[in-house]
Amino acid sequence: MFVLVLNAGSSSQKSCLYSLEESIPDTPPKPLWEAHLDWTVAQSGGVLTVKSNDIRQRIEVEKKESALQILLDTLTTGKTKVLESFNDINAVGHRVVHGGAKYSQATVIDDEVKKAIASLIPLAPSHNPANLEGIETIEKLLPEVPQVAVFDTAFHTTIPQAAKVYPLPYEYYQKGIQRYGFHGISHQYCSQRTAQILQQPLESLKIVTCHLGNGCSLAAIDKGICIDTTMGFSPLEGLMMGTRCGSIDPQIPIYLMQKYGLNVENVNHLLNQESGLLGVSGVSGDMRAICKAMSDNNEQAQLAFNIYLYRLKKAIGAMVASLNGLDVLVFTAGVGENSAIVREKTCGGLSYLGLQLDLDKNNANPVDKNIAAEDSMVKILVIHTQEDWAIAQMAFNWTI
Ligand SMILES: Nc1ncnc2c1ncn2[C@@H]1O[C@H](COP(=O)(O)OP(=O)(O)O)[C@@H](O)[C@H]1O
Ligand SMILES: CC(=O)OP(=O)(O)O
Ligand SMILES: [Mg+2]
Repeated sequence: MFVLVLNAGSSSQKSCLYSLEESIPDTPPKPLWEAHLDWTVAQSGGVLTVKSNDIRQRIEVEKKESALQILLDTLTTGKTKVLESFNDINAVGHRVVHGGAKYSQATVIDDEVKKAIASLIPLAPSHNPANLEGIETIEKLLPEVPQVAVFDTAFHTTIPQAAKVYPLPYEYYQKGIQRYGFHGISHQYCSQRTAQILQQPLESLKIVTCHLGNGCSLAAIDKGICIDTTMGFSPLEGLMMGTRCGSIDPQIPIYLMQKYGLNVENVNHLLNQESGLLGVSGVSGDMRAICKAMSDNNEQAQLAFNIYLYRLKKAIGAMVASLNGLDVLVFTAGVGENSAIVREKTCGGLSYLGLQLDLDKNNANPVDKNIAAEDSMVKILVIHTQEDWAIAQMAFNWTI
């Protein structure tokens, strides 16, 4: 059976096709086909990279409107073809970033679910519209095939009230203003994979997962249950990110409007797209470019890096306080998986926790490995997050 996964973000569309037998394998299988559409790498338009049949194809895409169809066509045509027809697909899973308070589990998509995703667009304006577009495109193409929404918020619905409710007048909590948390598919996958790699029961572990990609968040996971996370009502709270500021004094946006005449749209753009690593460095929101600029003695890039790490270290401390202890620290996503220097600096500032990195292991491009020193009291893992595989499993479960 074939399961298609669409993982739409603000500036990219990742997609995979898995071929599955009767039961789900213990470790993630290699997808049959993978496509990645990126709108940030080209001067104009987007770049689609497709991998299948041991080949890699690059296609320039001009218009966003036709992009998803071009991406899907590579499944059934050309050198990357792996299916005779779209009708061979048995189920489709979608990453949906914001599911609100209602969805604590993956669910089959119907009109009510689509309405809920649309109604949450103001809470995740860079993500939910793209998720909805993916769902509607597939609906036209494969009206009979079950589509499953897997929510980034679902894993966090166990967070206790003291961590969930903001200190605003209570009526706003009743109206839905609360901590939702995001990247839940990745945090959950990484916690389960941790138990697998260490061959220890998940129920015996206190874990902090650091999802450091374009968006960044931490989760505090006790016995497999999420008890706290750094993102909140929207994916803007918490850590400093590529272009998002993370937590700042809430008076600042008010002051920006009063003093500089910015309107709501301007402030929204400033905090979500012009801040973070990009805003401080003036160079880029991409950690690779920041590190390159630092090696060229760019002081603003160095400052951006220092703020990123300082805030990351403090936030890990807060998650450890929530957990009242720590057994495993996990690094994942683009920065967490690939940047040895970010891992080294983070761990260096946490030695009081009994956490000690093995520098050689850290520098050896670890994937799904423990990189802590032998005598470290806390394990340190690098895990390749496989959100797509987690989504595929949940979509598969709806077909049996
Ligand atoms: N070798 C690397 N060193 C440092 N950062 C990296 C490296 N490779 C990728 N990244 C970072 O990972 C980020 C993307 O992470 P990813 O998890 O793919 O993001 P998302 O899914 O949020 O789009 C990039 O912006 C880049 O900063
Ligand atoms: C929720 C979120 O921030 O997602 P991403 O990191 O993919 O932008
Ligand atoms: Mg991501």
